[in-house]
Amino acid sequence: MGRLKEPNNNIRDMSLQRSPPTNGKHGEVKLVVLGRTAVGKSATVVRFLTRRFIWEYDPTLEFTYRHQVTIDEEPITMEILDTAGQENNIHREGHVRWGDGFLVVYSVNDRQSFVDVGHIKDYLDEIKKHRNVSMVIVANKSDLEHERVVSTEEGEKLATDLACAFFETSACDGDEQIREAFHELYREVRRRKALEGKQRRRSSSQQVKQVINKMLNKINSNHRT
Ligand SMILES: Nc1nc2c(ncn2[C@@H]2O[C@H](COP(=O)(O)OP(=O)(O)OP(=O)(O)O)[C@@H](O)[C@H]2O)c(=O)[nH]1
Repeated sequence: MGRLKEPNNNIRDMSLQRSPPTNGKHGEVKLVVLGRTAVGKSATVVRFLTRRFIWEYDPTLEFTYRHQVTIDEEPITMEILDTAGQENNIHREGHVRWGDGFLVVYSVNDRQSFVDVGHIKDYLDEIKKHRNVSMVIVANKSDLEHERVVSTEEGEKLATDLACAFFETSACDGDEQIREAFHELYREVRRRKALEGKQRRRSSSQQVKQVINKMLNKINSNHRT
């Protein structure tokens, strides 16, 4: 996230912890917030963490926050990387490799930011080698109805095409949809990891069966000779 400019630099009062990214443990999830510059990534993260809206940010910096939260009665530690949205930053390989899930933000008054969502998804697929990328789409600045150039229906259709959840939000007006977007992203990561765990167990039990079959075949052929 952009660092809060003076005199609004009160973020420490809200018991947030900025921290270097870690490698992730059980009960921890690493989420990355991506999107074109000025779509409201920092405002969205700050709204989620503090339930407050703060107008001014330094747009060039990035931060990781650690946040304790209970989702579906499960205590979770979220690490949230708020990226800076300059052109080349949405294509930062390190961010993508680090993250378990991606909250991709566009702004309803910026069509190019909407177009970028598809490019970001392609990039995530490329880096994650098409292994079910966990992603949600957030259409921000819904309070700016008079400036809207991307309809809700277009956003919903894109989310259907990309097989991910869709939330229309205003970091300025409220936190319910933003909270739901982060929670749903966590659930999506949890579902994907459970699925991958099952596939791994299935393939390792298949390998054991193959080894046993080979041994039995060898024993049988030794008996015959
Ligand atoms: N009206 C309105 N303004 C918003 C909303 N969210 C963010 N903004 C404003 O949009 C501008 C950009 O917000 P940021 O949160 O800094 O955007 P960002 O995506 O983090 O920007 P970069 O760090 O440059 O990538 C700021 O002036 C915010 O006050 C919103 O929901 N509604």
